[in-house]
Amino acid sequence: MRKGQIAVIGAGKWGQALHFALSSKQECFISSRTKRDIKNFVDLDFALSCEYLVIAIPAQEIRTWLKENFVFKNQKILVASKGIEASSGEFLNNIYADFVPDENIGFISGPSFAAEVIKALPCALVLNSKSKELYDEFSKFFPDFIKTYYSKDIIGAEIAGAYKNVLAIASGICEGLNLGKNAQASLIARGLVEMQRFGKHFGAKKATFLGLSGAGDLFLTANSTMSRNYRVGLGLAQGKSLELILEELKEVAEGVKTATAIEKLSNKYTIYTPIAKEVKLILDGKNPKDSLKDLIKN
Ligand SMILES: NC(=O)C1=CN([C@@H]2O[C@H](COP(=O)(O)OP(=O)(O)OC[C@H]3O[C@@H](n4cnc5c(N)ncnc54)[C@H](OP(=O)(O)O)[C@@H]3O)[C@@H](O)[C@H]2O)C=CC1
Ligand SMILES: O=C(CO)COP(=O)(O)O
Repeated sequence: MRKGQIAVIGAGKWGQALHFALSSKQECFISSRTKRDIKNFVDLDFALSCEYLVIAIPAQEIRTWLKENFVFKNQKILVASKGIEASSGEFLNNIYADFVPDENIGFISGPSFAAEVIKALPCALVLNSKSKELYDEFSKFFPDFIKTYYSKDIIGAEIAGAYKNVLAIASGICEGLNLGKNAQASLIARGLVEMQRFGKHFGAKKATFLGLSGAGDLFLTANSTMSRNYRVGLGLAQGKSLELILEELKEVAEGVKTATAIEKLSNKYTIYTPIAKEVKLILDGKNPKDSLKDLIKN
């Protein structure tokens, strides 16, 4: 074990931004599936032997990645992904629970476009963990331009971070159809209520949805073309196929798969999730204008 050392795993947009941020106060390593010419890039074995790990790979890949690569050696982990596994409807904290004990894991949430973090622009993040000690240890690594908050509401943060991606797709559709700012604000506000209702079913706290992890990240993502999920919505409204949109995007848009997970879970537990359901139908080919009519009618 490399005591006191920290590594980011996954050198996509968010992994690289976190690596930049976490290199501000100490040496930080980074590893990824594809080798890159980045300072302190190390192989996976080296990264996995660090005491502190920040894992930034897409939600849908995590179960397989853990099974194939991860051996628990008392590492402390921060999960940076935002999504729900589509194949099972399983939350990431449950998937990780098979590999890492509660006191060794935390989840990052809050409004944080990688493109701004990598320019050292200020932001505030929540580190969600059952363990305050884990929060204290990780928060020391964060640079002065990032303010960190502590929360124990892991499920709330996880649902908020995943759900807002689906709502960002809806908001992009709204913009793409030129429905106006009234419609967009209504959609975002009802979306916030919807994700809170969904979260409540799984024991999430209302306050989480009103703070950085919920409203904060939703307002950011559902209002900006910097969001990949928002751009997926724009593309759908322009009549592009999902395949073409994702091909052009070249990065992950977690809302696409998370829409399937939310549909699965809301059907299973009879939770009223009208916006997420319409997003899922549009992703499957429904005309967005028909979705609008159905949302207003029902
Ligand atoms: N970008 C952002 O602003 C933010 C993103 N997030 C979340 O962080 C997560 C990652 O996003 P982001 O970095 O932007 O996405 P990117 O699409 O930029 O990068 C994803 C990276 O994940 C790695 N990866 C993909 N599949 C696998 C796999 N099967 N095994 C191992 N590694 C894999 C790839 O590494 P390689 O290239 O080496 O193959 C890839 O670079 C997502 O859940 C996203 O929602 C959260 C907050 C902000
Ligand atoms: O989660 C994010 C910012 O907080 C990034 O959103 P996108 O994945 O839609 O770009």
